[in-house]
Amino acid sequence: MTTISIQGLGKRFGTSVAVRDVSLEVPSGAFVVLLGPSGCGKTTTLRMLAGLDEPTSGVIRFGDRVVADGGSAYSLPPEKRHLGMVFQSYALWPHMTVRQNIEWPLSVAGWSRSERTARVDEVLASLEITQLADRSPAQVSGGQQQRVAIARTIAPRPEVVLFDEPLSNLDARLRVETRAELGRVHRENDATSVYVTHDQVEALSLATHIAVMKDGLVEQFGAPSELLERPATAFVASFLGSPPAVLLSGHADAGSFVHRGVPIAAVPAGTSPAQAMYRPQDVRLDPEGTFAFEILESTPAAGMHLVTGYVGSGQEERERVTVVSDRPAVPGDATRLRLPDAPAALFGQEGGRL
Ligand SMILES: Nc1ncnc2c1ncn2[C@@H]1O[C@H](COP(=O)(O)OP(=O)(O)OP(=O)(O)O)[C@@H](O)[C@H]1O
Repeated sequence: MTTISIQGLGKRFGTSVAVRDVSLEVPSGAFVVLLGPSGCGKTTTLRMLAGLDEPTSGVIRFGDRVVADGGSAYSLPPEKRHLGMVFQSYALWPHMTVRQNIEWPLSVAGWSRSERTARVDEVLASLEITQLADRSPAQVSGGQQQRVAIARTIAPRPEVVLFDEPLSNLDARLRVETRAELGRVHRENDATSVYVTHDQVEALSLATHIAVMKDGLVEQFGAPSELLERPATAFVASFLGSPPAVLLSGHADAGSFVHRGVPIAAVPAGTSPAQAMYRPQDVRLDPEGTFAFEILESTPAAGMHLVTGYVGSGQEERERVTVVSDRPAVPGDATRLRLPDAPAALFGQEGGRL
């Protein structure tokens, strides 16, 4: 176990900036998920942690050991970082059995035969693949191959484990199963873990901490519940949660925040909000409500209905939002939205919470 400290990390490829300025302090034993849309710099950040890419600026430390420093163009090679990686593709050795695949990194690290056997038995049992030990990778399923890859990664007890979308090649059922396994394996092994995904369900179910990234920057870093309850930016509010928060745009006028000509919130002194946030369960479908709402889709979920539609009507610029309703709605129908008295948050012109 070790802490990971990332300070002012940046990476340019020629003139294009993949990672702009990332700083994170990861506690020992944490499971950090880097979450964000395609192209936001997640994989590049992970590759710099792994030592597969060299930063152009900033410093990475594992514990008090500097493993990369963009300023002096220093980058410790991956094999000297005491880390393990799990990729999308399993990359098992086809000519070795499952047991031999898992044992291989232990042999390379100079473990004795008896230590190797004991540890391989332990991780086989931990990942519930003991019965596959003598098969070749070609004789086990995709989900099982990924378990073997995870077993092989954790066998040498790395201080840091890095995951790059490890579940994305699995079908829906296996994803859920393997996700649960990963959570359990992390709790048993306690390696400080960094996991890249754009799937918020994976992030919310596995993470002790989530870093939401956008355009090479971290928008917010914290516990999943903190991000859900108190998003720091409009982007985090729009990206996390199922459904995500309802965001309505508007402007300040005479002390009120005005949406479609209607004052809907008091504006804090000296601020200039651009968006108001409401929790999807606090916004009601109500024919007597304030704003026109055209229903696009109604999906049952856990005894409730997620109703998506456009706020606004006719020639107005419309905003798409999803609310939680206790009744289903009919796509194509027009109704109205009733907002609670006050929004859960207001965000400024740059997207920051006010
Ligand atoms: N080797 C490279 N050469 C040039 N540009 C690159 C290289 N690797 C990444 N980039 C660019 O850097 C940006 C960040 O890429 P990165 O792969 O880190 O994003 P990501 O968040 O992991 O995206 P995805 O979820 O699609 O994998 C993208 O615009 C990408 O095109």
